[in-house]
Amino acid sequence: MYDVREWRHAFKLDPNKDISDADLEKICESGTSAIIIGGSDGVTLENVLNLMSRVRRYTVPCVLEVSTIESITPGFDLYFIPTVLNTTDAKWIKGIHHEAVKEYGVLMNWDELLVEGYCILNNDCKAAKLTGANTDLNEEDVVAYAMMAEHLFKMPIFYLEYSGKYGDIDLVKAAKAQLNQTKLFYGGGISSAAQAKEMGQFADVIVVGNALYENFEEALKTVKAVMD
Ligand SMILES: CC(C)=CCC/C(C)=C/CC/C(C)=C/CC/C(C)=C/CC/C(C)=C/CC/C(C)=C/CC/C(C)=C/COP(=O)(O)OP(=O)(O)O
Ligand SMILES: O=P(O)(O)OC[C@@H](O)CO
Ligand SMILES: [Mg+2]
Repeated sequence: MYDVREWRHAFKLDPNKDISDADLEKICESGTSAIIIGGSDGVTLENVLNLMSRVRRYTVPCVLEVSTIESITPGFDLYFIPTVLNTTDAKWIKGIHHEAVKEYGVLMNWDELLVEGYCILNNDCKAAKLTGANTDLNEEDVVAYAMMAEHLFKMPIFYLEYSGKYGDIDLVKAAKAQLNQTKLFYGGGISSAAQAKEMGQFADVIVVGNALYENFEEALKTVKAVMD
């Protein structure tokens, strides 16, 4: 299933963390819509290639969420390109993107790239610190970013990112109410089926990352919780 508009769930695997072959098999055969490979630090070409080749033993769609130019490699089904809406540092909005397109532009199949408009809401997560995101946002702010993603920039994905922390369901609901074409991804702190179900009421796609490394069996249960 390579159409993100039909997804409900994704596991995000961090190339900078270890996962056993046995656990990887369970993840890839879990019924999740896709595996996203990405992280905010320690991502190298070597650890991305290693994880990609292991996930490639299975038929599940495999996506690279690009966080460094050095780790870009052919071989993925899709490439997600984050751009941070709630930072004023142009580097993370379009700066590194310019460098990457200078390097790869002529080789690129643009149909494989999907832009993710990130709205980062957990002030303590690595991505917030790295990008200088302003996480002090109220509902009106978040709704405006959702509208910008859909109407101004026509982004395929609006990503509410609470990485490492379970978020505010009211903000997720409010963002979803603004979106029609743009798909709402929610990620952050989901570690049980009940939380997956709650966020999955409003998010089109829930993303589960850290729980795989912290409470594997509970993390696996998040798939069935959102698949009808
Ligand atoms: C033929 C060929 C090689 C084709 C490839 C074509 C291609 C993909 C070209 C690239 C085009 C392009 C425009 C690339 C952009 C490059 C880039 C590096 C942009 C910057 C991205 C960005 C804003 C990064 C900031 C950090 C961020 C928002 C990362 C997103 C992922 C994330 C938040 C992960 C969570 O991290 P984690 O480590 O899990 O954190 P916790 O500790 O909180 O858990
Ligand atoms: O790791 P967690 O907290 O599950 O968050 C998932 C994802 O949104 C991280 O980019
Ligand atoms: Mg993580």
